[in-house]
Amino acid sequence: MKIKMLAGKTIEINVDLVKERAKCNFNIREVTHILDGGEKNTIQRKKIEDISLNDGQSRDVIPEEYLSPKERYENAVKKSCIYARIIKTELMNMTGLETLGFNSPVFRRIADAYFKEVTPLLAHFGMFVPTIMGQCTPEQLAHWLPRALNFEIVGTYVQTELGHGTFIRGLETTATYDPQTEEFVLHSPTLSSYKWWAGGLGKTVNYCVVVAQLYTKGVCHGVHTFIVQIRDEETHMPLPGIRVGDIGPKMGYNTGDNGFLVFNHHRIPRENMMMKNAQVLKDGTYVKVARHEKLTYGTMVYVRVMLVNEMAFNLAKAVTIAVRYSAVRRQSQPKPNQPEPQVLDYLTQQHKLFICIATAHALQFTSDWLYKTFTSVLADIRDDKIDTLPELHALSSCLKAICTSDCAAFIEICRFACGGHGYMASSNLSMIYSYVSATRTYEGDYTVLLLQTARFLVKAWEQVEKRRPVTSTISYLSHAFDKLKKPWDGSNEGIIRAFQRVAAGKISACINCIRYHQKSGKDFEDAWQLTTIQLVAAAEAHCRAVIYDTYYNETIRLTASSSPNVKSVMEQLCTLYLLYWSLERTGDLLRFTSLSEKDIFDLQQRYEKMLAVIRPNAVGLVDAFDIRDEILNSTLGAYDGRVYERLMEEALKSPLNAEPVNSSFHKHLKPFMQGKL
Ligand SMILES: CCCCC/C=C\C/C=C\C/C=C\C/C=C\C/C=C\CCCCC(=O)SCCNC(=O)CCNC(=O)[C@H](O)C(C)(C)COP(=O)(O)OP(=O)(O)OC[C@H]1O[C@@H](n2cnc3c(N)ncnc32)[C@H](O)[C@@H]1OP(=O)(O)O
Ligand SMILES: Cc1cc2nc3c(=O)[nH]c(=O)nc-3n(C[C@H](O)[C@H](O)[C@H](O)COP(=O)(O)OP(=O)(O)OC[C@H]3O[C@@H](n4cnc5c(N)ncnc54)[C@H](O)[C@@H]3O)c2cc1C
Repeated sequence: MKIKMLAGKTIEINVDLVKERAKCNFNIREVTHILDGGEKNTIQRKKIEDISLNDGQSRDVIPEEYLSPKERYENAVKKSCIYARIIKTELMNMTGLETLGFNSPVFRRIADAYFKEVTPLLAHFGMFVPTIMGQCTPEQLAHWLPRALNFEIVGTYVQTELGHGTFIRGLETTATYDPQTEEFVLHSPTLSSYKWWAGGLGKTVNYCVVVAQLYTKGVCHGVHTFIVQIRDEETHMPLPGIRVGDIGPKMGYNTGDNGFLVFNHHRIPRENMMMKNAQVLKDGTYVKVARHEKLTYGTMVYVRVMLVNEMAFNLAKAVTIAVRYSAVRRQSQPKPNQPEPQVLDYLTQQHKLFICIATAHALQFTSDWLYKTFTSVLADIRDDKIDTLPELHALSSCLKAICTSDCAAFIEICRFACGGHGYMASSNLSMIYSYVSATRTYEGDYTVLLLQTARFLVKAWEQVEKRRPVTSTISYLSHAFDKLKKPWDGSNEGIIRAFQRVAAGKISACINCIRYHQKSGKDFEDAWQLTTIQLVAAAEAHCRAVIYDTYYNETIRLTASSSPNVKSVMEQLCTLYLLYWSLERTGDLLRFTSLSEKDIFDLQQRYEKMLAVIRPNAVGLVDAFDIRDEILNSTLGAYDGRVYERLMEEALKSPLNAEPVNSSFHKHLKPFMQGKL
């Protein structure tokens, strides 16, 4: 152990980690600034982290694993109020800082110091407020937004029902306009129409955005959004006509009180229909305002965009834990009479972990780029231009699907990399995994969203066939008709072009398949269904090509004025990422490009050399994510590397250790062992 001063405190640091940090050849702070989107953001983030975490209010006295479900929820509500107060106060102090807002990555990060699972207010922050911002008229906004931002009301987003989640048009809850009273009557006509899943609905919120089928003058106009009060603002009792409760234990999100909601002819004022995109006049006349009917789905697009950033952060946490632990952990004896090596020195361990670091960078840069695209499309929509929306929908759908799926898979690999101790709850890897694993399903299931992107790609292909211009992310399709396979080029640019050919080749194969089925007499819908396995694969290939291109270009752009070693290490990670996926997808490359067996051999050699090049900087790279111990919440991943001490300290907190003999011994085990039971 070595003693080191950190933030004014003297701490003991594991000697292997001290050596690792001494080996690091680049400026860690510089990389942190790049990942944060600039030094100004890092300074601001650290300031808010200090304010919100230094007083220890985020800490639990008893680890929440030992609390009952009810106590865990109550503890989460208590901490949510402290957390929300910090956001309110800091937001007021932050005017002018355009990069930080209500849903800023900074507030997101500190939330993890407060909640091992989630805050019951997650959907208030992530969905209720964004829906108010996106779906209200200016008058409605003036009424609802200040109340929601001040937490005078707390809300959630209630869309999914027992019977339907994916197929929104199939939702059954009705909102029928009554012109006599100028009210909407909300009703749940069947068991399958019961609302199910909304976060915070079970016990926490008093308002919600409800998605329901709008009926007026006897005509159904499809799903619309309504602001519905469900609990009394004083007593918190459910209002008449409302049945509401918690849906019970889940694989994760257990402090999130996901709920059910049943309406029995519950009335709300006409003004509570969110009327930015469509209106119902007092006499019941339906007026469509928006030019694109899917603008009602705006909150989902927003959350899908945010989830990409969410994935980058969660993977950064998991790999920080796994790399630090792998530097501390020593195991086996590959050579006789030699000391046991750090497990990080095993090539296979590097193969598990360095791709996770690279992926966290790839997702961070892709997420920043996607967010910019999102804000630019929002600006277009404000100017009544809706032609950029389909591309944003296609991009956010496939990126949400692939990033959540990759991130869950890589977090599980981080757990594998930590052996048995990775399975301890105190490693925090199981909590991170159960949180991330749900993201592949919610906000649009993986397969469903990739099929949305595939629809866009098939249409784009038809445009390209007609030699019509297409948007930037699919401009590579224009080269799909070049007949000759170009010689394999293993440079970064060459690999990206090769994967664009893979995507184009897969889309082309889908088109051929759909047309083949149509020629055999199938209608388009059936031909589409028969092609869906290939369509999902084509959308995945397109998405990966977008990520490769974005990661590569953003790395060059963001390191243009960096110090040489920072530039090198960031480029090495990007190259590693491209080599890793080339080797993972050799089948695709053999099918659609001129890659040969010899090229695969070369790729493998280059990949393994790159692992060795990155090895000395591994701990520095995860330190550069700059995730405080309070946020990591891990016995294995803390900055000081006191892994075994922390494991033991945490074990001693088990209530089972409070007494030398548990009463069940005398009550059950002893009589059983003595044959008396
Ligand atoms: C942990 C502490 C946090 C602390 C908080 C601090 C800060 C917060 C920070 C960040 C928060 C933000 C996010 C991060 C995390 C969490 C968020 C919070 C909670 C999330 C919990 C989960 C919530 C939910 O799950 S809500 C429910 C979501 N449900 C879905 O997503 C349903 C999926 N289904 C669909 O989207 C659609 O039904 C569909 C499958 C796309 C099909 O729709 P349909 O109407 O049938 O359309 P059709 O197929 O006919 O297509 C017609 C046409 O429309 C196009 N289309 C479809 N959708 C869209 C769209 N959204 N936009 C534009 N266009 C769209 C479609 O492509 C077709 O086009 P075309 O005809 O082919 O041209
Ligand atoms: C932790 C968590 C939190 C949630 N929070 C909220 C919330 O706050 N508010 C809210 O409204 N909802 C919420 N949800 C619900 C969530 O949005 C839905 O569960 C999700 O959209 C998936 O829909 P589903 O459950 O209907 O799945 P289904 O659509 O029933 O999916 C089942 C299977 O069928 C497949 N499938 C479905 N349709 C097709 C198709 N057209 N083609 C091919 N395959 C298909 C899917 O790929 C999947 O494998 C939450 C869910 C979870 C798990």
